[in-house]
Amino acid sequence: MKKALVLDNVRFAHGGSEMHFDLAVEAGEWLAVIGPSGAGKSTLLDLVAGFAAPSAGTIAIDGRAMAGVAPAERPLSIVFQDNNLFPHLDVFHNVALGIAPDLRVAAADRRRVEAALDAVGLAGFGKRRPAEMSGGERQRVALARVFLRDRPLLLLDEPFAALGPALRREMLVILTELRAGRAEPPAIVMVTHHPEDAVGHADRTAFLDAGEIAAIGPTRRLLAGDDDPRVARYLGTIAPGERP
Ligand SMILES: Nc1ncnc2c1ncn2[C@@H]1O[C@H](COP(=O)(O)OP(=O)(O)OP(=O)(O)O)[C@@H](O)[C@H]1O
Repeated sequence: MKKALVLDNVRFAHGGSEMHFDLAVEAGEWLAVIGPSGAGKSTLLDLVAGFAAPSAGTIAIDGRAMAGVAPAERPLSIVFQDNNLFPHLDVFHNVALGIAPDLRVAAADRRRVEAALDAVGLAGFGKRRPAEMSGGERQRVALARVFLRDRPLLLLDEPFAALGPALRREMLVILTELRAGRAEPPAIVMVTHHPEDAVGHADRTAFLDAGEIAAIGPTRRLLAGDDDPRVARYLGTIAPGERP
């Protein structure tokens, strides 16, 4: 089976920080990425999305090498913490952009957009502008759009960070339901500052530290912190300076 994402010996330097990533994500797998501020989580996503180019190594998505492939041409979708929507377009057209970039929406596509809005609990919201919606509702619109696009890889960069715990859980459930409705669910790489978001959702979790993947494994095992004292320190189960 094709891997959704492979980073092979990828290197990148940001000012004084050297990054080095080796990673393989299976088709349909959900990977959470955690780690301290400045560890390189967003840089990892930038490299995969094509916003930054590695100085060495290769990145492949869905079996295709990505060197020289522009961000818009990569077979992936991204949801950020905010600014996912075009403020001048209504909700219907923000979602329709996922399948009709020129906003010419054929009747069959119209039904698909409406079904996607329904799937995220926003039936009837099509005529609203993003400014007339809550933060959680706006992120649901962003999810509806990426699921219409049907790409093999979905990058989530702290998409629910601005939401409270109950809303974050609700969004994770919506994401899980959207995946379950697809014959071939996309692989997900989800950067989060909330390790608890990974539990029950992410198959594996990667812990980034100082520009590399310091530990990776099944989510519950990784978050138990027993395998690596750096994970336990990050989670606060070992105090700084205390011996593991
Ligand atoms: N545009 C840039 N130019 C120079 N250095 C940068 C740039 N962006 C990030 N860095 C540096 O690269 C390192 C990794 O940053 P990155 O944003 O990837 O970390 P992060 O793990 O996503 O952090 P956070 O959790 O705070 O978002 C940091 O040391 C940061 O200062």
